[in-house]
Amino acid sequence: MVLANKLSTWQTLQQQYETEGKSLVMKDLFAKDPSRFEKFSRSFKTSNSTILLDFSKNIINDDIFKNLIALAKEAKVAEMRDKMFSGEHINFTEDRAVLHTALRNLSNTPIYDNGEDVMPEVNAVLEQMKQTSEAIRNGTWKGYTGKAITDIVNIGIGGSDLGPVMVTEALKPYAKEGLHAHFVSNIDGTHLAEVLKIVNPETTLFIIASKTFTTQETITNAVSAKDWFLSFAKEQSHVAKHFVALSTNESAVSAFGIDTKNMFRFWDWVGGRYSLWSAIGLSIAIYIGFDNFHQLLQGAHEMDNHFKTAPLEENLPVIMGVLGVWYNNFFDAQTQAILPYDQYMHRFSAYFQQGDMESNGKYVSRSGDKVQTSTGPIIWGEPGTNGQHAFYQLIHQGTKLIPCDFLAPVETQNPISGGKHHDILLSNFFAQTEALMVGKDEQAVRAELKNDKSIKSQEQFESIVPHKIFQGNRPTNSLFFQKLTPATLGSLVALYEHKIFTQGVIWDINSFDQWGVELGKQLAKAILPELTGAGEVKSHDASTNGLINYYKANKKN
Ligand SMILES: O=P(O)(O)OC[C@H]1O[C@@](O)(CO)[C@@H](O)[C@@H]1O
Repeated sequence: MVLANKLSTWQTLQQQYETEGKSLVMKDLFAKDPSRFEKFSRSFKTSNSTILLDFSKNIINDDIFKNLIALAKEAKVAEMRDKMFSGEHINFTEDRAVLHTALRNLSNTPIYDNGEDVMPEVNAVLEQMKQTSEAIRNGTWKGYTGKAITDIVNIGIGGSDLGPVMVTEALKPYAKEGLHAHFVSNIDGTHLAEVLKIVNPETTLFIIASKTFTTQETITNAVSAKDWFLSFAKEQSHVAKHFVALSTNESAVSAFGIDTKNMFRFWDWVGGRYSLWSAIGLSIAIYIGFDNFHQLLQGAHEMDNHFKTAPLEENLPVIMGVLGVWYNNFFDAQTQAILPYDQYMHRFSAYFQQGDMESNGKYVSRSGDKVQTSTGPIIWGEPGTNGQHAFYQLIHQGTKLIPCDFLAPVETQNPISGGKHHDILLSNFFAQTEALMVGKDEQAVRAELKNDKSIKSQEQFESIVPHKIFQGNRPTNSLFFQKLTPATLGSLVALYEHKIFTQGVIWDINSFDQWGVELGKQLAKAILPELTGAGEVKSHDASTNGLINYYKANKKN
């Protein structure tokens, strides 16, 4: 355990940034080295597809790239990786292993936690998920009036929601006709109310997804959903046909009133934000079918094997991880944009807001000391081309450096109008990274403006020129995959998981606990009873008291 800035390679990189890194101009590097694309691209070949990572549009040269890889080596990324895969309790503040990779360990090699091979239980739950998803999809699972299930409602939040939402949206082309998936996460009654307006209690399965089965939003939503259901079904015995639970907490599930035979277990070594591969993925398996869910696992498993075995300089998660560190820590970039040029991936960035920021949004190192470097970036993004009409102005001409990941499929799932739409989409995918790298200099702007008839005077001409210059030299990665299939999505998600892991090791932080989410919950629990209690609240600071009392004075219901 060494603080990142104490690593000798870190100090080498700091010097390299000062002496050359911050002055590198990518378009000049391309001009000097015609093989730059080949040199700084890697292909990840799976059993049925390829993912191309083009990282040539980054502010690096051979020497900087070599030192970035050396940084991962000195930080012992490989050693910590091997500890993770082998079940060591690297999540030391919770004394837990980190074994989401075991959930997709299709090779079935034994993986031990506390001396016990976890694979038999993992496989048993997968079999239970297979049986249940097939029974729902083929209509043999009947509701209390004997009808098949037409709607599933996943009630969960954070990692018990974001993964199922992202994957069911991304893999919508693989969904079964006539089977609808809904997701309720927010405690805001609107979220549940809007779903209950459109589902039929006779044909709806509620999936209560909660690792702890204590999360206030989820349990409150689940109780309200059960009350709603029983207002139609009347008998408690019907609950078993319409409610299942995904959790590690058997006693809480049973206390809620769900039969434990309708419980799909997972374990404390599955982090919430890494749990879509577990029982939490039941809504995915029902929606796209278990075979496609298995393909998702397969894709992730192949990326795991790549991460485990590829030399660091060939290792896609390591490459993306160290590039992110280069900008986050040496260029002082505060955010990382994830821009999928695929509408089906519209929740991909949101998913990794939790995945990345809940993992690496830490300021205390593994040794307990405060870190002396910046850690996790702010993750954000929207699909292309929509983002181009929303925030690309800042990315192109703002004062902040925004490293961007661009992702796109070679093949669309919807080749409408003879593929014209996809060509236009991809022309933008290619153009944006080119524009961000090359920019547009004053000479080009002047040449262009010469032909602009709307300019009436030389003064007007001169006043516009500076505003139309693009500095360029803004770094991007391009991830180009054949088609957004379950396996490819699985590989992409695992790629980002391991990128996050790589960065957490370099920053010497524990990426797998999340103590930072607890204080807000604690204070909310203390405030809740004050909202209905009589009289003015005086137990907080003036602002919090003021807001609470304003609410109490003005609330209508
Ligand atoms: O699955 P559960 O236990 O209901 O937790 C939901 C989410 O709440 C957290 O904020 C932890 O409290 C996330 O880490 C987690 O994914």
